[in-house]
Amino acid sequence: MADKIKDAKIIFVVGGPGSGKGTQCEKVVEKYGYTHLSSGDLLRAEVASGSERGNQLQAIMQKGELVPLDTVLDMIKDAMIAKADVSKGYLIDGYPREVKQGEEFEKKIGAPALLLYIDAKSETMVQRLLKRGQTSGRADDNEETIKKRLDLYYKATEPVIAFYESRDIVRKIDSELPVDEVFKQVSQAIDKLK
Ligand SMILES: Nc1nc2c(ncn2[C@@H]2O[C@H](COP(=O)(O)OP(=O)(O)OP(=O)(O)O)[C@@H](O)[C@H]2O)c(=O)[nH]1
Ligand SMILES: O=c1ccn([C@@H]2O[C@H](COP(=O)(O)OP(=O)(O)O)[C@@H](O)[C@H]2O)c(=O)[nH]1
Ligand SMILES: [Mg+2]
Repeated sequence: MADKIKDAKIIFVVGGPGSGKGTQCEKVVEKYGYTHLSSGDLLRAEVASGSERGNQLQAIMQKGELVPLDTVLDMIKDAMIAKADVSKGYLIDGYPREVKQGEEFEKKIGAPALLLYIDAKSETMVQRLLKRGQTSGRADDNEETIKKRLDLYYKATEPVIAFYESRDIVRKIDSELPVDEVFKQVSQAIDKLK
């Protein structure tokens, strides 16, 4: 099954909570026609379905903790396979969250061609999330959970960037700038892929 997606270009989009991953991915979809898969969105869809598994996920996410690795990986893999015939490439948004997730992804699916590291200061991320929280309806966009998500990001996710830096596929994007300026950097990184 995974054969279908073996040759597709894979881009990991990694950055702290509220760094702007989703915002930039939307723009990449528009310009390049990539398939956007946000691990967080896939999990929220499962929660919204009201399934038993969704209820368990909801509890974990509300605490700002990580759901078990296999659960997320299976969801991403299924979503990739579903799009395999039409996809020009995949943006895997908000994944890997820890080095082990990256290793498992490569074993089961394939290697990324690029890692976009969406970088913003922690104060910036907190401000953006509090603002988004006024309208997002996301159970985790509150002060307490934001703090936990940030802590976990620095502890578990930042090492992912170092892990891939040794392969020279990391492109650091300054996400403090206005959205369109950020997207220029993202475009340059993707254009170099071809
Ligand atoms: N000023 C500014 N605001 C941005 C930028 N990118 C995103 N935002 C805002 O910041 C908030 C978070 O952006 P998202 O794209 O949802 O961030 P994310 O990294 O996907 O966050 P999570 O879904 O929590 O992982 C949104 O309300 C955006 O409007 C940017 O480049 N500049
Ligand atoms: O691979 C993943 C992706 C997301 N999450 C959970 O989903 C939440 C929201 O993730 P998302 O990427 O949407 O937002 P972020 O935390 O980056 O702001 C996280 O806090 C985690 O609880 C997870 O456990 N594993
Ligand atoms: Mg997002």
